[in-house]
Amino acid sequence: MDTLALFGGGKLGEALLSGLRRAGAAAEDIVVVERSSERGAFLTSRYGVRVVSAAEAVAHARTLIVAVKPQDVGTLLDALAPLVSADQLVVSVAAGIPTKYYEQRLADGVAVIRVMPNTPALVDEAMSVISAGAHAEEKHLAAAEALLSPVGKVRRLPESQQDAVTALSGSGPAYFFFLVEAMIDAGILLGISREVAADLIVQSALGAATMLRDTGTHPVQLREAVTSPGGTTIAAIRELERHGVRSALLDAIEAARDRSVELGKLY
Ligand SMILES: NC(=O)C1=CN([C@@H]2O[C@H](COP(=O)(O)OP(=O)(O)OC[C@H]3O[C@@H](n4cnc5c(N)ncnc54)[C@H](O)[C@@H]3O)[C@@H](O)[C@H]2O)C=CC1
Ligand SMILES: O=C(O)[C@@H]1CCC=N1
Repeated sequence: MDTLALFGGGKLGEALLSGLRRAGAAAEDIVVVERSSERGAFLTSRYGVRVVSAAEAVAHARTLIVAVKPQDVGTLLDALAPLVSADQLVVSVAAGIPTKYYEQRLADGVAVIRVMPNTPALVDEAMSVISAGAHAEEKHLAAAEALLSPVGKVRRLPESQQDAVTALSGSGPAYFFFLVEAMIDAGILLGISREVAADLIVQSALGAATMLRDTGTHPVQLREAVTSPGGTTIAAIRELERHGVRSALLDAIEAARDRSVELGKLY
């Protein structure tokens, strides 16, 4: 494997790094550039990877993964711009930042792929969507797919859809965690211990997700199969509708999309 450089070893960077190592990438083939020395030391101790300077990383790696916060991409690019050449591939996971932002700052012809992965990469169940920038060719998309497929599913979509993707699957795990957290609280309200409530809800979430994926059945049909006439589920569904949960989700995901657009314009 060609050497790969990871810029930013935070939550998402670590999720990708852990997946690459599980998939068999050698520690010597990955270098990490991390602003926090404490964080860098942790990544070295857990994954065996070397933490190096940006200059050393660019000198050795063919693929550069940018996993710093959108707010930090500009400063990082100031450092990288004089170092990166057109035979290198830049893979950005930064929410909202368009490929053209990179293209305008890097040497002419550098291929950039924008990716929106998610943290289930930690358990090889990520959803990653990749989009090609102006100079990215089929071989670059294939390289990004090879990089991401060991940690989950990968789809190609036009970059114009990446802000919506960010709101749906990039942030998506957080909505499910929020829902599970609230359902566990409901268990507490009903007098069930936190440990038992968590077990019941997490297994139900896993079962529901597996049914959605493996049966290919529409969620409405799956919900109807749980909803017995005059039974318990419809009593709950009435409350969810009364409290506007569906429309709250529409508003929430639209707000996330808008924030992704905004992040792309701020920096
Ligand atoms: N957390 C998530 O679920 C997802 C995050 N993303 C994107 O991934 C990126 C990282 O997000 P998180 O991991 O959540 O943030 P984070 O704050 O946990 O990690 C960012 C890391 O980058 C380091 N850093 C900052 N500037 C640096 C520089 N110039 N050189 C080297 N390291 C530097 C920080 O020390 C930190 O460890 C963001 O752009 C975010 O939009 C994308 C998909 C999902
Ligand atoms: O909250 C965020 O901005 C990042 C991008 C998608 C998920 N987490």
